[in-house]
Amino acid sequence: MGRRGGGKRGGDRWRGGKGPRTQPPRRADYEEPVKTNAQFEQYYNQLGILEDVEKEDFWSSLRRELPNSFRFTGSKGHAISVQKILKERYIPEIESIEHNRAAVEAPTSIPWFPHQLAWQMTTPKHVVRKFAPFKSFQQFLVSETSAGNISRQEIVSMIPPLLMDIRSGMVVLDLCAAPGSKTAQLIEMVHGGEESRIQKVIRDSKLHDQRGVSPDGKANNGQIEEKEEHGDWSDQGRSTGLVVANDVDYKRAHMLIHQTKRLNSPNLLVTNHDATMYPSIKLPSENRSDRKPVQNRYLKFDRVLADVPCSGDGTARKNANVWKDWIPGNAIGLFPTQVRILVRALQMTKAGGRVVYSTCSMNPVEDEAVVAAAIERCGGPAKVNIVDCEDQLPGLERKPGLKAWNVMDRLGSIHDSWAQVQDDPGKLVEGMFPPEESLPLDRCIRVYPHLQNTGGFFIAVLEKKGEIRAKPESESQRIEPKSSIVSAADKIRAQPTNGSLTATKIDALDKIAPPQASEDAENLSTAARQNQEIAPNVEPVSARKHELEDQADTYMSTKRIKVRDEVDEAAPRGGEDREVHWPPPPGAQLDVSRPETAALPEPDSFEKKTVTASNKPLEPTAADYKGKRNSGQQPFEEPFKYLATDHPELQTIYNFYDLNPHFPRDRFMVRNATGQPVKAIYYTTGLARDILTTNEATGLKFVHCGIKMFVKQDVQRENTCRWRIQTDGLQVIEAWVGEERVVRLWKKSTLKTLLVEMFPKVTGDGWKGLGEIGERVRDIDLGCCILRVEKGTGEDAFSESFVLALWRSLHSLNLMLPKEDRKAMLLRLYNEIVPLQDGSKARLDRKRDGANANPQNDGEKDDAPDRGNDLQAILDATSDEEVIPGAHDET
Ligand SMILES: C[S@@+](CC[C@H](N)C(=O)[O-])C[C@H]1O[C@@H](n2cnc3c(N)ncnc32)[C@H](O)[C@@H]1O
Repeated sequence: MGRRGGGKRGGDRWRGGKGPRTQPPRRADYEEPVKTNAQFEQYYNQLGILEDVEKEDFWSSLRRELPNSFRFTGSKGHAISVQKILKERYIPEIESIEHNRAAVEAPTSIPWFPHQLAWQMTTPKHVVRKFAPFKSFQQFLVSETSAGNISRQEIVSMIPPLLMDIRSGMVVLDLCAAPGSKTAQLIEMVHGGEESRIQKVIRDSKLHDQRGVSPDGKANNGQIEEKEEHGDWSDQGRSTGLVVANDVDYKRAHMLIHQTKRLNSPNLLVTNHDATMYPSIKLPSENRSDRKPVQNRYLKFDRVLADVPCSGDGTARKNANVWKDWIPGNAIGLFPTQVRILVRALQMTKAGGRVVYSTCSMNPVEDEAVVAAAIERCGGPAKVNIVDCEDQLPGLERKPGLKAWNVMDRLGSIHDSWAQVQDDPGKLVEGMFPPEESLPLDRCIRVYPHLQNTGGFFIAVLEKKGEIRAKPESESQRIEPKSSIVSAADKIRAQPTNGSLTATKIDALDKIAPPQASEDAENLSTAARQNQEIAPNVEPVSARKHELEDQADTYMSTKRIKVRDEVDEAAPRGGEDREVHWPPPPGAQLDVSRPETAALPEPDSFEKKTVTASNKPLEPTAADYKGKRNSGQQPFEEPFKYLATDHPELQTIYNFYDLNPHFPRDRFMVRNATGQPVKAIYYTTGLARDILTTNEATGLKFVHCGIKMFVKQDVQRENTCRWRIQTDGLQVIEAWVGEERVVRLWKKSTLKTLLVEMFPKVTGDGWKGLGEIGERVRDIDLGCCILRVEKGTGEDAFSESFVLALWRSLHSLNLMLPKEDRKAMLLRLYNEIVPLQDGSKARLDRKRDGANANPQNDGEKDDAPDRGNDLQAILDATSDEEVIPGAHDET
C-alpha cells in the first residue's frame, strides 16, 4: 500500500478548527475545570492498583493536560520518508527554540512503536499554534495531516492493534470501530509488505511474461508462480486480507469512512450493526472437486478487535468532564454490553485466532471482570487463553491485570465479594466480582497515566483455542433492564405474530444471521447465540420478554435506544400492501430497482412509502439523501453492483490504458441500483466482492466498501477515454497500466513546475518549458496518464519513487492533485510555501482584455483554458461524491 492520496482531511485540528466561529470567549470567561471527584479518587486509592508512593504521581498526572501525539500513516516506506523530514528538518529547528526563557522540548518518538512512527510532544498546542518560531513546524503538521500522512492519535490507543499479530492476508473484524484510528492501523497492517511484493511480481512478470504468455509461448491464465512458500502471494502480491469495521452508530460509521479514506484501501468493508448481535456473514458456497459443495459457509475472522464502549475514566486528561461525571454506576451499566460484545467477538473468531479486548477505563468491572465473564461463558480457559504479552512492545511501561478487586455500587459503598451483596445486590451481579476459577488475569495489561505520561488504558489479548458454544447469559452477568426498555420490549412483543410467538425481534435477527451448518455448533442464530436459554418457539412469554428486555437493555446501556428500528425489524412482511419505513427493514426482500421511466418521489414522501406489487418503492432522490443525512437519520445506502468483466465501458478502459491481463477484471463495481457505470467505477478485493454479492438483500448493513478507481470526465476529443484514474485507485492499478499511458520524470525541478502551475501549457512552444517531459507530453494522446516520479541521486533527484495522475488536455497538462496536496508536497519536497498559479485563467483574462495572450503563441487560434478547470474543481471538492463532472463547465 503506498501513500494513498488524500484531500483536505483533518488539517484543521492543528490550527484549532476552521468553519464559522462564535465570538471567542474572553480570558476571564474561562473557568478552570474542577479536577477532583471524591468517589473516583476514593475507589482507585483503595483498589490496590497503586503503591502508596505512586498515588500522588498518578493523580497529578491525571490532572495534567495530555501531551499531543501523532502517527505517520500509510505504507511503511512512505511513512518513514515523511518521518525523516520531521527528524532531519524540524527537530533541530525546534531544539533551538526558547519559550518563556526555557528550552523547548522537541517531539520524541515512542520507544515501543515500530520504526519510530509514533511521536509525542509536551509543548502545549496553543504555543505551537501561536509562537512564531514554531510556524514552519506547525505548517508541516497541518499540511501533512491534511494530506493524510500524519494522524493525530492518543498514544495508548495505538497499543491494541500492535498486539493483534496481524499479517498481510488476514481477515480482521473491528467491532466497535468509529471514529477509526485503530481501524487505520489495522488496514495498514493488513497491507503490510504489499508494495514490495507487487514490485517483485511486476518485475518478474515484465521479464518473463508481458501479456499472460509465458516464455514457452503458452498462456498462463494470468497466474504467477508463488514466490515463497509463505506470505500473501496468491493475488499477485496484492493483500488478500480484509478489515471489516463496524459501529452501531451510523453517523460515527461515516466518521470512520472519512478517517480511513486517505488510506485508499480496497480491503476495507464498513458495516453498521450492534456488536452484541453482530450478524454472521455468509460466504459463497465452495465447490471442490474432491467433496460435496459446502453450501452454508460463514466468515470467521483471524483477528477481532473489541475496543468497546466504556466509561472512559482513563481519558480524564483530555476530557475534563470525566471528573465531573464519574459515578460508579457508569461502569456497572456498561458491564453486560461489554461482556456480550466480547462473547460475540470470540464466537466470530477462527479457532487459533486472537481477540484483543480494550477499554480506556481503569475500572476492573469493565476490564478484568468482563474478560473473566466472557471466558466463563465461552467454556473457560480450556477454550480461551489469556495470552502473556510481557515480551511484546519492549519499552512500554505497564502493570499486570488484577486478580483481586472490589466493586463500588451505585451508592458508593464498596463490596469485596459477591457473597457480601447477594441478598440485596441492587444493580450488581456476580460476574462483576473476581471469578472463583483461577484465571491468569495478571497477563492483561494496565497502563496508567503516570507511567509514561499518557492516558489510562486496559488491554487483554485472548487466544481462541477451539470451537466454542457460548453458554446462555446467566443471572451472574445480567442486570435488570430499565423500565423504558421494558416498555420497548413490550412494544416489540405486541407485534403481530404468526401465532406461535415467533415473529418478533428474535426472528428478525435470525433473518439477519441465519443459522449455520452444524459443522460449527456456535453458529446458531444470532439471538440464540447470545441468549441460549431461549428455546425456539416454545418458550414461555416471560422468558421471551426477558430476552427482549435483555437485548433492548443493550441499547439502553450504550444510550442508543433503537425502538423504531426494533419495531421495523419486527414488522410483518410478505403482504402485498404493506407499509414500510424507508430504508426497508433488514431482511425485507424488497425490489428497490426503479423503472427508468418512474417519476421521482417527492422529497417529503421519503419517510413512508406504500409499497404494492404494482407500485414498487422508488429510489430516493439526491435531495432525499441529503435531507436524510442532514436530519441525522440513516439514509438509503446505494447498492453495490459488480460489472461484468466484458462490460463495454470496461473494455474501453482496458484498451485505453492497455491494462495488463494480470490485473483482475472481476472486481469493478458501481454504486447505483441500475448497475451501470454512470459517474464512477469502484474496485474491491475478491473477498469483499464475494461478501457483498453473497449477502445482497439479506439485511446486512454494509455502508462502505471499495475505492474509487475511475471517474467519468468530459473530454475534448471523440476518441479520448472518458474514464480518468482517480487518485484513490492509483496505487492499486498503476503498475498494470501499459507504457503508452505513462510519463516518466526524474527531476525535482520538473515536478515543481507541475505543482506550482496548475495548467502548464503544452501546445505552441509551451512544452519546451516542461523540460525532460516536454516532448513526451506534447506527443501523448489526450486523456489521463500516469506520471511516474523515479528516484535517483544528486541534488535535483528524488529520494523516493511515487506516482501521480496527470491529465493531458487539448492545450495543457494538469496534475490531478487537490490544491491542499500540492501545497503539502511543495512543503515536503522543497521546503517552500509557494502560491499556486493558474495560467489558464490568466490566459483567459488576457484574452478577455483583448491583449496578445502569448507572443510565442502566434497562430494558435484557440487559447481558451482547457476543461482542466473543471477537473481541478472536482479534485478540490471536499467530497467528490457530490461533484457532477461537467457541472463546472465554463460558459
Ligand atoms: C471506544 S469507541 C471506539 C474507538 C475506536 N475503536 C477507535 O480507535 O477510533 C467505542 C465505539 O463503540 C461504538 N458502540 C457502542 N455500542 C456499540 C455496540 N453495541 N455495537 C457496536 N458499536 C458500539 C460507539 O459508537 C463508539 O464509536
